[in-house]
Amino acid sequence: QEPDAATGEIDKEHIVIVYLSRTGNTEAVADIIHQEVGGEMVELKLETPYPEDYDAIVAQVDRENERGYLPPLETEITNIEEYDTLFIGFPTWDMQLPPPMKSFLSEYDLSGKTLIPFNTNGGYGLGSSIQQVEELCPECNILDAFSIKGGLERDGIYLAIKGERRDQVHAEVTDWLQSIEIQ
Ligand SMILES: Cc1cc2nc3c(=O)[nH]c(=O)nc-3n(C[C@H](O)[C@H](O)[C@H](O)COP(=O)(O)O)c2cc1C
Repeated sequence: QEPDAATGEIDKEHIVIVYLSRTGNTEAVADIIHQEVGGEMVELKLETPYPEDYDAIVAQVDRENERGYLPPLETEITNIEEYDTLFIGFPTWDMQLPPPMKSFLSEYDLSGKTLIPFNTNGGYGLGSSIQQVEELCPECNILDAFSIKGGLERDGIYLAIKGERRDQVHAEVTDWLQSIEIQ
């Protein structure tokens, strides 16, 4: 969507924040964005949830990525045409975009819309996730991503974006929103 000519702002009524989160870190960032910009919040859920066991989910995601398998989503957005700005939030999994976010971007025609990626990871960054977003939506206007360290389930660190750390992340989100001219 073009910024409003008069105010230079993106129309906040047409924002949706679509996110995937297993241990709550990406959800915490989604909540912060929502506090700042409003819009609808939509959590991506699978028809068949991933296993709770960490080693089991790692093995499954690895297999899905190798085969290009797109797990069916339980989440449905019936009014996607009403949104022109989509924040898309995901953890880094297998140094990639998680399969459910690949499913989401494949399922909907988002051509011409503005996509704003945000991410949490275990300390190894975004990997190839942004390139994959670009490949899955070549006709999207993709803004600079926000990426920050969240938990590291492998080492037993689940929700890390809480308390003081959450305040710190909130300040970083605010700076980022200003840098991409959302606020
Ligand atoms: C299946 C799986 C694979 C992961 N792979 C990576 C990875 O490749 N690199 C990384 O930095 N963190 C990896 N992580 C850690 C998560 O990105 C990190 O804990 C993130 O903050 C989790 O977000 P969430 O709390 O919203 O689920 C992985 C976590 C899971 C469950």
